[in-house]
Amino acid sequence: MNVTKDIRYIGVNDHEIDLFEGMYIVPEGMAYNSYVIMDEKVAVMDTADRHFVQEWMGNLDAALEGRKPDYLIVQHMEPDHSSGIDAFMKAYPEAKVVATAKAFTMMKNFTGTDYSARGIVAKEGDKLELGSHTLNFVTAPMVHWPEVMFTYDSSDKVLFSADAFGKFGALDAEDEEGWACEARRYYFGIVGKYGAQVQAVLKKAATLDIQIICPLHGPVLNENLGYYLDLYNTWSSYGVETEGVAVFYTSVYGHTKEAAEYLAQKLQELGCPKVAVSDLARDDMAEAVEDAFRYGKIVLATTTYNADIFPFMKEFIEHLTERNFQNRKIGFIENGSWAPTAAKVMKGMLEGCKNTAFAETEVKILSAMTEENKAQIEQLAREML
Ligand SMILES: Cc1cc2nc3c(=O)[nH]c(=O)nc-3n(C[C@H](O)[C@H](O)[C@H](O)COP(=O)(O)O)c2cc1C
Repeated sequence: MNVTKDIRYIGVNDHEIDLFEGMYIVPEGMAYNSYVIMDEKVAVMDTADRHFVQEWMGNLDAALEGRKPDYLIVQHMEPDHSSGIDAFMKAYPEAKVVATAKAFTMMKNFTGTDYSARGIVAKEGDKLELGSHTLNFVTAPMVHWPEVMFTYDSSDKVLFSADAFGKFGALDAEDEEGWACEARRYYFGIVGKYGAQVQAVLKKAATLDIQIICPLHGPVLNENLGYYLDLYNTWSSYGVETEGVAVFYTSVYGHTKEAAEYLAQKLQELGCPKVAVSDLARDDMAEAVEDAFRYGKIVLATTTYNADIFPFMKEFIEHLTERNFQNRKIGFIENGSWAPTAAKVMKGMLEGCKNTAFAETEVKILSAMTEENKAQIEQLAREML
């Protein structure tokens, strides 16, 4: 696939992977993107995952049409992108590797080889001339690893954005939900903790004339870029993307579930624009985390469990606070059959979240929902609108 006249796609699709980054289910697989820029000098952008190095080298060889690459630009050292470095450096002994200083240290740690003798250390603002293409290096520390850099080709106005603007899903997979769904789950799962660092690199990107974004996962973005940039700005500033309420519950015997569903029904009856409900024990945790950051208001409904809270709710709240959850309104429904304490525990876990309000109405269920609880839930629904 040609990205532009001189930039060719040489990445690979992975349909064998079960858990991406060891924790995310990826029913549509993953793409490990790589690109080659054919100019007087030839530059290759990143490599691929270790299971696909041979395929990737084959794609590279075909794209080179007999030419030899001069540079391997390593923007990100995570093994799903850097496992082809050794093979590349062996196959092309004349080539040099370009990366940040931190990347060279990681390269030696991962490969056991010190490539600095064949290396060019890239710093913020450095340029690399290929002929008609000028590559400008933009550091992007902690998006989402410390060594990361973006590369801006000012000739074709292409931003190679490392893991930013990536998404789950192989490039040959159908994507009925559209880009945002699996890009949001990917962003809040993998990049979400580093909103401030994403904001910093978005500010730098705002000074560039970008016509195409080439990420390391997911499709090349070559139209309506404002849509993607706006979403990244909302996500990285912990803004509200969708008006509505997301309800998250855990329930062993169904009583807390019944209360959560009653709340959802009341919210809908009151005209709430969107209501999302997640069973934290059965639904994909990364989807639930995505929804918590997507909506401006959330309600947490859980059982007291051995004088603490149900494990899936505890894990969920830890996922939120670890990713700097903030700027939200939160309601609580607790259940307990002898000494309910869930609301207190949940509030204690969330009290450090910036600019976050707790709903006045708190629902306490003693095993099963009563008429009084229903009235409290209706009150909570009105408060959450
Ligand atoms: C294994 C287990 C431990 C529980 N621990 C407590 C507890 O420490 N304190 C309490 O008040 N209720 C406790 N409960 C009761 C639940 O909080 C809740 O009232 C009950 O499971 C009914 O809600 P559900 O139908 O949504 O599961 C426990 C329930 C289970 C199954």
